[in-house]
Amino acid sequence: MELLLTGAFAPVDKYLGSQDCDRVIRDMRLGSGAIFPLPVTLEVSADLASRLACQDKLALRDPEGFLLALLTVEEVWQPDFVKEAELIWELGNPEENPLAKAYCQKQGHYRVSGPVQKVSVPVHHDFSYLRATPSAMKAFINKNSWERVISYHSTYTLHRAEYEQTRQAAKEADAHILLHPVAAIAPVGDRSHYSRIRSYQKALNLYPRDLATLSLIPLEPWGAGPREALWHALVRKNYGATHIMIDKNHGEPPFHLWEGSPFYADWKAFDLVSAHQKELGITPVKLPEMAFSLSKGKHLPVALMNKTDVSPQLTPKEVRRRLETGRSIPEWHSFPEVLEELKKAYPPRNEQGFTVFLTGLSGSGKSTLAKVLVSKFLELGTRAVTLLDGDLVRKNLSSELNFSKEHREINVKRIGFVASEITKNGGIAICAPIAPYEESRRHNRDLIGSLGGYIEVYISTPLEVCEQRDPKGMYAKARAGLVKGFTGIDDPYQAPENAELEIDFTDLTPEQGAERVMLYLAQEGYLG
Ligand SMILES: Nc1ncnc2c1ncn2[C@@H]1O[C@H](COP(=O)(O)OS(=O)(=O)O)[C@@H](OP(=O)(O)O)[C@H]1O
Ligand SMILES: Nc1ncnc2c1ncn2[C@@H]1O[C@H](COP(=O)(O)OP(=O)(O)O)[C@@H](O)[C@H]1O
Repeated sequence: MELLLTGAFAPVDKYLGSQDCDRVIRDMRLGSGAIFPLPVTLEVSADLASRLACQDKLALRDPEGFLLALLTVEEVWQPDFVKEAELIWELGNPEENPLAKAYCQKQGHYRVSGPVQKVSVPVHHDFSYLRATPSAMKAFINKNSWERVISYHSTYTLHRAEYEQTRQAAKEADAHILLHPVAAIAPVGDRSHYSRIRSYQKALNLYPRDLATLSLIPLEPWGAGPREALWHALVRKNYGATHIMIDKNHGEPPFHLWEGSPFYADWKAFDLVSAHQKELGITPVKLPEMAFSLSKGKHLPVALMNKTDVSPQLTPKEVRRRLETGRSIPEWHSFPEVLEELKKAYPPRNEQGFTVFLTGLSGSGKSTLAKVLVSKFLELGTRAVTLLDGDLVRKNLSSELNFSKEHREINVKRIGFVASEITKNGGIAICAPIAPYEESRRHNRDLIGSLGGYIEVYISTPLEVCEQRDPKGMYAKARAGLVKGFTGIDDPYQAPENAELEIDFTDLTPEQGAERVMLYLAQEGYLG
């Protein structure tokens, strides 16, 4: 909607109706015949669709309820998303492509078309000063008397190879550069988004003075290859660019969604844009494939290099892995200024937060071990430490919950949520619930593991030992039938199968157990 309201999708100025949509999807043209490769649509639920009539006004709001625009309903219809996906992505089975798959999952939804009356353009709180609208960008270009402007579309970070590529392409076009990376709606608190944009700001300073400018574009990826490249070109023309850099596999799904081989032939995207460049009013320029030449000590077009001389490229995932594990990144790959920013989002393990998640039967020794660990971590003094003990949580966070499976799962996921926030912010969370079910433990692992370290420790002290210790007499009560559904007695405990550590406290002191945890953390690099 933002792109629609600001004119980035011109000549489209409304949510498209069924006839326009069909033609866009089949021929990459609007009903008027103007070139336009991807549909601009608004999807609604079947329930809302059933309540809409022609000429109704539909309020379009942001998630907080702030009114952004009013849509005058012209048409409501149910499209066949799967059929559309086959045509858009040109794949026998669109489910292969993660973005096409997501599109197919809209099956059952309806579409509403019609003109949109702007009330207020959506506000971005992140880098708002870097988000020029098409008219603002055109005014900037005009003011600076830039005659030719080549835009650079990217969903990644700008490292040395990309820097060299953009310089080369700009030289070929004899143009100034508009670095126009994609910055759509980032999840709240997503540090990697902020780091990536700051790294672009740093990279901008590395270009010769007044050669380049930086602006962000809230364009979601489609992974639709050549068709998407055409769309990128058309949109960039609306921002005032005269040229656009097209890479060998332009429009492929981003790395974090797809790591398989490309869906479309090399340079097919360039050929399609090139075939329509007159009509589009923007010229494509091939982004030359460049790599670092080990013998020459600089980046060169791959086409001019001997294969053995080409240094291997690092994928975004590999860069992240190296940063997080404190491994070096070759100087030829990136700029220190750029890496410095990325490190803030992907700090090495000794600077990351982590969660030690203890799980085991009641009386297995979790709380005792947790307390020893708290002391050890505080003694190190490197991070803030939070203890989320079973008892404490039950009293302060989950007092309304009982011990049914459903409530235990809620309890354990709540602990996981709090631990994830602590981990995200660089602290240490020590959790010590029974956590008897694999499902909620896996949930916590996925949630926390994406934000920092997650170390699950299975306290496997056998039931007989726990029952013998029985400090609160709970096992005795459970055996006597006074407490129902007690874990290990008449309620299940699913032993973890992929815990990082297993500790049986039958013949081990709490200090020895803690030392095992500390050894593991040290070996994995969390303690520096
Ligand atoms: N039915 C039943 N089953 C298991 N445990 C019970 C039950 N009723 C009460 N208690 C006492 O509650 C403590 C365990 O709570 P948790 O929050 O860790 O359990 S869970 O993870 O939600 O399953 C645990 O206390 P600690 O042993 O001190 O941890 C139990 O003694
Ligand atoms: N390593 C150990 N050796 C002997 N007894 C222990 C050990 N760890 C804990 N205990 C005792 O076992 C009982 C249960 O320990 P606790 O840490 O409260 O278990 P949990 O938190 O898993 O319910 C307590 O009485 C505690 O003193």
